[in-house]
Amino acid sequence: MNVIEGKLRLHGSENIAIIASRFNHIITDRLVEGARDAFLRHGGKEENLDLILVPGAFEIPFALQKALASGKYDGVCCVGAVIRGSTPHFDYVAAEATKGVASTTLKYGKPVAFGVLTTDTIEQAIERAGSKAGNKGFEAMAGVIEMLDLYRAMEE
Ligand SMILES: Nc1c(NC[C@H](O)[C@H](O)[C@H](O)CO)[nH]c(=O)[nH]c1=O
Ligand SMILES: CC(=O)[C@@H](O)COP(=O)(O)O
Repeated sequence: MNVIEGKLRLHGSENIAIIASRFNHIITDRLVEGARDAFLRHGGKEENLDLILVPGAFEIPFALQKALASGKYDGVCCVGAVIRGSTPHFDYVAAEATKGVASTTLKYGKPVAFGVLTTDTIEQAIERAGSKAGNKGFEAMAGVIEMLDLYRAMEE
């Protein structure tokens, strides 16, 4: 059996964007730092990494659409933090961010990661932004890197 899979490695010339929402920026700043760290640790170059900021997670798919349509990026890492409040707003924001990122990704066929936290509490978000449950921004960027390598392997 031939197993085709990507490895966690960059060639160094890849252009990657992080799209981050500013809402709950105390959390999303940490996710951006994690994503940047993953990019640099795996061989990416600082000058090839762009940070695109949007107001909230709802706007992430719109910026993603623009970024991919520009043809400038080999992959995109989306990060955000949607934290449940006391109304149903959470469900709408989280659902639109998820659906929008998934459908836009399918349209362009480039590696995109969904590092958007959807948590019930701020504590759960803190745990996933560089404390006891790791850093989901780092993990999301690792996903972009692996998928980039997988696509290369599938094209060989
Ligand atoms: N409550 C959260 C939001 N809400 C804002 C929306 O994302 C959006 O910016 C607004 O409705 C204007 O279109 N965004 C988050 O990222 N996280 C939240 O917890
Ligand atoms: C996820 C949200 O949109 C949330 O912050 C909104 O809070 P609320 O439902 O209390 O207005």
